[in-house]
Amino acid sequence: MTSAETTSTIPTIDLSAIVQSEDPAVRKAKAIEFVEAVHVHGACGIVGHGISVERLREAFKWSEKFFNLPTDVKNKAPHPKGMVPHRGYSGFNTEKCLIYTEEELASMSGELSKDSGKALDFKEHYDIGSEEEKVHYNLWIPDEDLPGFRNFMLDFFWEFESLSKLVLDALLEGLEIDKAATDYYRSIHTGHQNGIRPIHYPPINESMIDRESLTWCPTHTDFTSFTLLAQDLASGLEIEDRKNPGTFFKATTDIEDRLYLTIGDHMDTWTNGYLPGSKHRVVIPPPKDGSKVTPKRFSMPYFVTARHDGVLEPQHTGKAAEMPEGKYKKMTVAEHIEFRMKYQYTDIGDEEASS
Ligand SMILES: O=C(O)CCC(=O)C(=O)O
Ligand SMILES: [Fe+2]
Repeated sequence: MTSAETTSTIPTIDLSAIVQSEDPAVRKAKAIEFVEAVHVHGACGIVGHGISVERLREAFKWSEKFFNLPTDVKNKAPHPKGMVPHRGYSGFNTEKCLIYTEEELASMSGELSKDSGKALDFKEHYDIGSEEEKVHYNLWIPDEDLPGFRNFMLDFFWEFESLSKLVLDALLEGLEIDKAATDYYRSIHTGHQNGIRPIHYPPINESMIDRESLTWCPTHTDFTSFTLLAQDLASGLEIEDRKNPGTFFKATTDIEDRLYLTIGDHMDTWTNGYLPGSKHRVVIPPPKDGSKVTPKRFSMPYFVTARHDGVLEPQHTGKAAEMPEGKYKKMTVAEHIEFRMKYQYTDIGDEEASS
């Protein structure tokens, strides 16, 4: 394992007690430790999660095979235009991960310059979800173009779904919010609204990079309950230090199977800010070893999202009671996603959001 960075100040939680232990007291103690860690920065590393290094490597091999296909093959499953859910292939220069409106951008901490709102992310990605979700229907390239890809990715999606359920249960247990509300929040996470997104950030000739405007992904929060992120050994992901806004921890790759959990807007709202939305970004690392080009990178976020009719009502029991009242508005998941999508994608026509 190689990595330019050696340490991370974001805590890493070992979830093996949650994955393996039958002892409720052991599980509860770990759930509380987990919630307290995530409370600080809205994010943490996780190990002991049950997804093996071999499996992660296999997933990145499939991802690389997919992105190595000719563009016209990848474009056989294009991400639909308009405000539809994320599915299919998005080529270079289609998405900008910006946050909300210009006004909100201006108030953001971080590296965003006035112009970076106009920059598009230099990456390509492919969004996949549950085959049973009728609104978020999957868009596949023909199987003969990459035999085995579809089956692998679907199995991998459900493997991550099982992990996401364990993570959600642990967070809910540690939050100690009242039972009716907890049961409701759990019930709106069916798994079918989740999505996995293999991403490829290509190498770029350093001389072509205008570091003011070209990004791999500027500072943003995810519009999810939370995201579990797998990455290859190339660095770039950075997570905001909430104690020093505007400064970032490197999400290091020195532990190959460490995933990063980042809290998204929905859980931020529902916990009344106790589990705060994580601001994160992906910076383009400098070329290594005298090379003129930056290293390529692959990552794979697994986005955990609730049903679109789910109501995000800020809670005031358990840990959420420790937070001040009045910061968050009650809204449905669909309302929030619609709001975010308006600013996320280029080429949005007049189509209505379909969720
Ligand atoms: O590629 C990464 O490491 C992060 C990507 C990300 O934050 C996102 O897609 O929301
Ligand atoms: Fe993100």
